[in-house]
Amino acid sequence: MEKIILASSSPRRKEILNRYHLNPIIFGAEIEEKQIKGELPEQVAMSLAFEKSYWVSNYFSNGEIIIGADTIVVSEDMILGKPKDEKDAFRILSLLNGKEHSVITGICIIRANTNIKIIDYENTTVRFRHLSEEQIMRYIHTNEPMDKAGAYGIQGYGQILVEKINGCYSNVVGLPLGKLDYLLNKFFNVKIL
Ligand SMILES: Cc1cn([C@H]2C[C@H](O)[C@@H](COP(=O)(O)OP(=O)(O)OP(=O)(O)O)O2)c(=O)[nH]c1=O
Repeated sequence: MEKIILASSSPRRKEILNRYHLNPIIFGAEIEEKQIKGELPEQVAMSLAFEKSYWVSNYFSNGEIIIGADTIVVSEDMILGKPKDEKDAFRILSLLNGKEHSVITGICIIRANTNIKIIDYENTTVRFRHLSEEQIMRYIHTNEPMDKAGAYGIQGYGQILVEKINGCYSNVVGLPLGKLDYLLNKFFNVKIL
């Protein structure tokens, strides 16, 4: 059986993969999440996913399969990452309020010690309800926004903020399972299910 390494410290990504039989080894990448000016949001997500996988691939040398991912939220051409503090969470959630935004997750799969790598992304559209300032503040006080792109978690209390979603749900939570299964199957002969 192939050895799978999940290049991520995200408990969500681990949880998503752990439902299946892959039994990944968890190995968080220590990279600085920088953006290059002029890069499209899809490129930002894919570059960061590549950096995470590549960083971790240096610790393996036996053909292991390394999976890295990066999730960003894009509203009106603005890339919204994780909030710096509660004030920033309020700013981000106010920008998303009553509107549609994109959640883009870049994924990168590398086979250690080879030149084989695949980089791709998935895009899901999410529409927020019209929320009052008080509702936004009450949500922030759940503490859920702080470690999440776009300052919300659709899988948690944050589901109450969402009016509509179009596309892959697991992509919003940080790992587009359908796309990952397709890529693992096609290029690495690995099946998630
Ligand atoms: C929009 C949204 C994001 N998120 C999370 C997924 C990602 O974990 C996080 C975005 O940050 P990332 O930088 O993609 O990932 P991470 O820092 O959590 O983990 P690592 O870099 O080690 O892989 O936001 C949710 O959990 N739910 C949501 O609804």
